[in-house]
Amino acid sequence: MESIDYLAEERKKAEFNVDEMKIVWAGSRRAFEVSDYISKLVADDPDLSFIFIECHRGIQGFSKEERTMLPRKELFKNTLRKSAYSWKHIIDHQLSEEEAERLRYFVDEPAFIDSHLGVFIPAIKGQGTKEQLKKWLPLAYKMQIIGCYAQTELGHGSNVQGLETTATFDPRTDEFVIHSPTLTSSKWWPGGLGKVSTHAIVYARLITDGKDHGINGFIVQLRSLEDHKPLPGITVGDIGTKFGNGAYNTMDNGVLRFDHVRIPRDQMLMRVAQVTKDGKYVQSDVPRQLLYESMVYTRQALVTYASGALSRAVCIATRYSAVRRQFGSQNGGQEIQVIDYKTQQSRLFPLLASAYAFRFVGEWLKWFYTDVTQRLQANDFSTLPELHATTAGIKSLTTTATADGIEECRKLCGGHGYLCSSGLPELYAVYVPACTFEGDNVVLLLQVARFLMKTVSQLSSGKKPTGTIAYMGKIEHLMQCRSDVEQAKDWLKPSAILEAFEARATRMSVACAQSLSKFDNPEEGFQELAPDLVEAALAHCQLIVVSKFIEKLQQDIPGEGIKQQLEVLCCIYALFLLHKHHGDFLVTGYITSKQGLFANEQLRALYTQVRPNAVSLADAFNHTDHFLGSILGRYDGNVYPKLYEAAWKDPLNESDVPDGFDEYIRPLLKQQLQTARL
Ligand SMILES: CCCCC/C=C/C(=O)SCCNC(=O)CCNC(=O)[C@H](O)C(C)(C)COP(=O)(O)OP(=O)(O)OC[C@H]1O[C@@H](n2cnc3c(N)ncnc32)[C@H](O)[C@@H]1OP(=O)(O)O
Ligand SMILES: Cc1cc2nc3c(=O)[nH]c(=O)nc-3n(C[C@H](O)[C@H](O)[C@H](O)COP(=O)(O)OP(=O)(O)OC[C@H]3O[C@@H](n4cnc5c(N)ncnc54)[C@H](O)[C@@H]3O)c2cc1C
Repeated sequence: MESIDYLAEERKKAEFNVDEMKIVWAGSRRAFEVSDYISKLVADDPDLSFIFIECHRGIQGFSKEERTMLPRKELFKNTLRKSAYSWKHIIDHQLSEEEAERLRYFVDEPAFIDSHLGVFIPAIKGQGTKEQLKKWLPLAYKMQIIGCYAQTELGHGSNVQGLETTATFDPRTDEFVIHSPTLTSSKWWPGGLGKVSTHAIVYARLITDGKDHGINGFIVQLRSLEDHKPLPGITVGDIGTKFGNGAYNTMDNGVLRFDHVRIPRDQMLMRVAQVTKDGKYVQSDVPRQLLYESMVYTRQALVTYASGALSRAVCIATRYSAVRRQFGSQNGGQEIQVIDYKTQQSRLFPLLASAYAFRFVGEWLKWFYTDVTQRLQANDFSTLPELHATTAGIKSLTTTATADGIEECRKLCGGHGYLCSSGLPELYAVYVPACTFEGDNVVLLLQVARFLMKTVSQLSSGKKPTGTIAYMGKIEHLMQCRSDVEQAKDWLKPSAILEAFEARATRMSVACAQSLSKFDNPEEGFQELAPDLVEAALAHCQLIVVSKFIEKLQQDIPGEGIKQQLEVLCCIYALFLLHKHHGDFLVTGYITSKQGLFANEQLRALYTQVRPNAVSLADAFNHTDHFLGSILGRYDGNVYPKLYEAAWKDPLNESDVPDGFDEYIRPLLKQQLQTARL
């Protein structure tokens, strides 16, 4: 009972309107209402919130917290059930696209339906011609076909140009022959491929008349629409159990091989290039990079998902840190809440601030993506390189920080964070592949670095940088300016923060460009300097996140105390980065050690300011207990009785004497008894 009081007391301390903050977090009142309604709908419907398993006792229901105890085969079947049930709900209730996306999100189990709606359909949209969209999208939208995105192979993932699968045009039959020439050309990883998809977008080398035209996408049917058996020439299956219990194992990531499988010519996605009936290869007037467009789409979406995942971990760790007490009891009084330890604050509050920062940069990135795609429709491709660099970089930054942040939250919860019932181990296991899929995070930062080096090299030719790289236009100033911070509170000025991040990013990029210029072979130089280039790319991406947070604060944000809280969080985010990367700011000569110490002093003061609001700032994420799936993060803070209760549900506790006792323990004990008698 006591723990319930702890959180109630915490909530009384809030200096802002939590309901208004929920709207800021969701992005709009409408987005909040949709999320709020759908999350409760999922939590309250046992068919969506529970896992039902057939066992010797009949059908048994398991809560989300118990998911990690269940065998994969049963979990997978249950995911199929949930997906079918969700789809029926979407159709029966005529849910909008936004509501349908929210429904899948709150069901919170990776499933084939995510690949179908999140990657397969966008790939057709991005790379298909009008006729192809007309033919395939209605089938996909009605789920009359189920698709996946089959790009990665056993031998190549990052190096897309190195893929080996071939699509050879046969003009005699007007068909492509899809073939896997080697073991390493087996498609490997696509989600939804292993057991469910009927179709795939397959990336293969396009060959006409003996000439290799590089990679292109093809729509290939894999399984019979009658009995779901693989079609002739196709070998397909699941690649095996993945990291963690439960977690990503509800997804059937698959392996796929082709043995001279024939598909009609019009199943080549032909927006970027076409092959005519007589086998002529024709390149459209759109850039070839549009072949990669669906990756750009998914990368931008992953940024908002990062803020969602981080906010869950932070919500659990914040609530639990307010409930948990250790040391400091005076005269038999209560011990100290661990959230009051400065070390706990200095680890937790930057993550709280990061969740908000990633939310806002995700919002902006969605806008930027939409803006660029509209320009692409009008054949304006000028902003595509910036979109590619930005989505790649921000995806990399936010997913790495989120994966690390979830693990930090686990540690912030001490021993209990290691229990599956805390929700954190599974959240980590399910989240961490985001650092790899849709582009390995280091590979993506190297793409950002290429964009930066190109920008720097073009500065001397008078090309004016725009958008996220516009700051480089002030290169002369940024290369020689010095921070004018004279006391800790000067670091609260957005202009002081912004100039620090701009100067650091510019100087790191310029230093890399100067080092690169010393190499006769630029590619060799790029490989040699890759670690420095990755750091320069990260500095650029951090600047974007900081500047988008500052821009958000320049908007009209109504609601009691909202802006003040966001200002505190923005400064925490920026000054925490400044503290963490202190070396960069010092080495590039923008700040002195003393100014670095001022930043740290200010950071400590900001932690004190955010402390009374911490639980309410976590409440503003509006996560239901079902979605959190965590005993430590329960809204009511009733942690200990529920942890105690949950322990008894573990399969090991089904009997007092464990299976195996007679074979392995009794003989040991007997042996000891005999020894004792001797
Ligand atoms: C719901 C969520 C479920 C998630 C499920 C997961 C799905 C997946 O994981 S799908 C598979 C994802 N795979 C990847 O992300 C692979 C990563 N690799 C790549 O993206 C590329 O191979 C590369 C970018 C790392 C390299 O491309 P490549 O063509 O070999 O090389 P260059 O570096 O020479 O680039 C040429 C040129 O193209 C520009 N560019 C590269 N990518 C894009 C893009 N997506 N959009 C626009 N432009 C792009 C690049 O900047 C170069 O430009 P220039 O310097 O101007 O020539
Ligand atoms: C859960 C999950 C789901 C996935 N879903 C799909 C899907 O639906 N469809 C699909 O097609 N694929 C999918 N993938 C595959 C995924 O996109 C690739 O695994 C990813 O792109 C990384 O490629 P890789 O595995 O080849 O890594 P590698 O490139 O082999 O990376 C291995 C290491 O090498 C480093 N490295 C590689 N190249 C360079 C370089 N140029 N410079 C410096 N370092 C380098 C990397 O940083 C990394 O440390 C999925 C993967 C996972 C884990």
